[in-house]
Parts: sequence; structure tokens; C-alpha cells
Amino acid sequence: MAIIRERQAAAKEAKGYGNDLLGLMLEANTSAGAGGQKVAAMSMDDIIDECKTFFFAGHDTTAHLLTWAIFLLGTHPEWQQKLREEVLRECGGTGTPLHGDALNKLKLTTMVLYETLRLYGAVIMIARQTMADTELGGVKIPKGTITMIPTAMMHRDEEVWGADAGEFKPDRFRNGVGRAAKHPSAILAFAIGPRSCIGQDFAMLEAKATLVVILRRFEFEIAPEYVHAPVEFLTLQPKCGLPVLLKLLDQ
Ligand code: HEM
Repeated sequence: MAIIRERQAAAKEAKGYGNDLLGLMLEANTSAGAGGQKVAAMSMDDIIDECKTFFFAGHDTTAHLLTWAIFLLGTHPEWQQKLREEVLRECGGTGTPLHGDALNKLKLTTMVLYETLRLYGAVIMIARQTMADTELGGVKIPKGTITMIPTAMMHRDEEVWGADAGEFKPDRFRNGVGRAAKHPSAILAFAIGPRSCIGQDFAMLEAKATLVVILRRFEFEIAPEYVHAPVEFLTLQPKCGLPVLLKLLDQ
């Protein structure tokens, strides 16, 4: 609330609300109403809730995507090396500034991130409420029913992904996300439709940039004390953390 008050005071002095998410929401919230009077469309509680949603939806999800990507690259050193070669080729060595153009060329890295989202996506279930009586797979579902879509299970369904569904095989994404499985929308890590993840492109960019920084500086493996126990605590995460052994590469 203190931050919001600061922004409102700055706006009164004609300095504007600021150009970040909070600033944009405060700006949009002060629109002209009937008779040219300023009316607030959202209450301050709504705005604070919206900020919390972004913090929650945007932070742990991407952090755990990176955690699981490090786990999979640590346990598949051949892919770790392939990605390092791609990163050095497209983005240059440590110290070379990162550009969006170079990040967009990281095809293998993108494939690994999608395979990570498939096997260890942060959101393991999506809830939806039916707006009308409907039928799903022969089951009648009355209006108002809350249904759970078990995305983590669906991501490992052999009928959809093939007999190797349980294995880490980023190559399945070589011809694009829509061609990786028997169904073009088989990957539901960011959900689909009008309420799908608003931050998915940002998350992928953030994850790629972080992997670049790590891969061009370090070689890593999973420490022997690691215990494989994925657990859902709002997002899917390793129950006992992910201890990693880092080796600084020759610069
Ligand atoms: C790897 C990272 C991420 C994953 C796996 C992920 C996954 C998802 C999923 C599955 C949903 C739909 C949830 C539902 O309908 O029940 C969702 C919604 C959302 N995500 Fe993400 N997300 C990620 C990163 C981000 C980031 C970085 C941001 C913001 C900067 C973000 C903001 C949101 C918001 C605001 C919604 C709600 C959209 C709406 O209801 O219209 N997410 N996310």
C-alpha cells in the first residue's frame, strides 16, 4: 500500500504512475466516467491482489522450470554439452551482452525447456468450471461443476506421446511444439485458450537468458546426496532441493 501511495503522490506532481505493471494498472484504473468525472474501475485491494497474482504466477513457476531444466541437463550431460555449444555459437562467451535476437535462435535450448515443461511442468493440474451442462468422454457433467485437468499425467500419456513418454527426449520437439505428439495441443504447461498463461513468452525468454548465463560459465552435475522426490507445493518442486556441483569453465 505504501508503494501505491508513493505512486499516487508522484502522479499528482505530474511525474506519472511509472511504466511498470503497477504503474500501468494505476494509470488504466483512472479513466473518465460519466460526466467526465474520474472513476476507479478497480479497488486498491483488487490492484494489490493483481500484483500478488503476478508475483506468485510469475516467480516460482519460472524458478522451478529452471530447477528442473538444471536437473535434466545435470542427468543428461550429452544434452548439457549440446546446449553449451549452441549457446556459445549463438550468444558468444561470458561477457558478450545478451540480445533477444540471439535468444530466439536457441532451438535446442527451447526444445529442452519444452521437454522440461512436459515432464516437470510447474503447474500439475488446471481447474475449470463448466458454464453449461456438457458431456466429456461420455460422462455427463452438469453446469457449475469444477473439473480438474491433470496436465502432469496427460504429459506422460503413452497414447499421446508414444512409448517413450516417460523419457527425456527433447528431440520430440524438433519440428515444433504442435508436432511433438499425436495431438497438436498435447502440451498444456501454460494451459490453452483465453485464460492461458499471459506470461509464457516472458517465462521462456527469462529461462533461456538464465540458462545462457549458467551454461557458458559452468559445467554442472547433480550432487550425490540429491533425492528424487518431486512434490507439489503450489508448484512442482524437488522436496529436498537440488544440490548441484558446479565446475567453472575456462573463460
Ligand atoms: C514456466 C513458467 C510458467 C508456467 C509453467 C505458467 C503456467 C501457467 C498456467 C498453467 C496458467 C493457467 C492457470 C489456470 O488457468 O488455472 C497460468 C496463468 C497465468 N500466468 Fe503463468 N506460468 C508461467 C510463468 C508466468 C509468468 C512469468 C507470468 C507473469 C509475468 C505469469 C502470469 C500468469 C497470469 C497473470 C496468469 C493468469 C491468466 C488469466 O487467468 O487470465 N505466468 N500460468
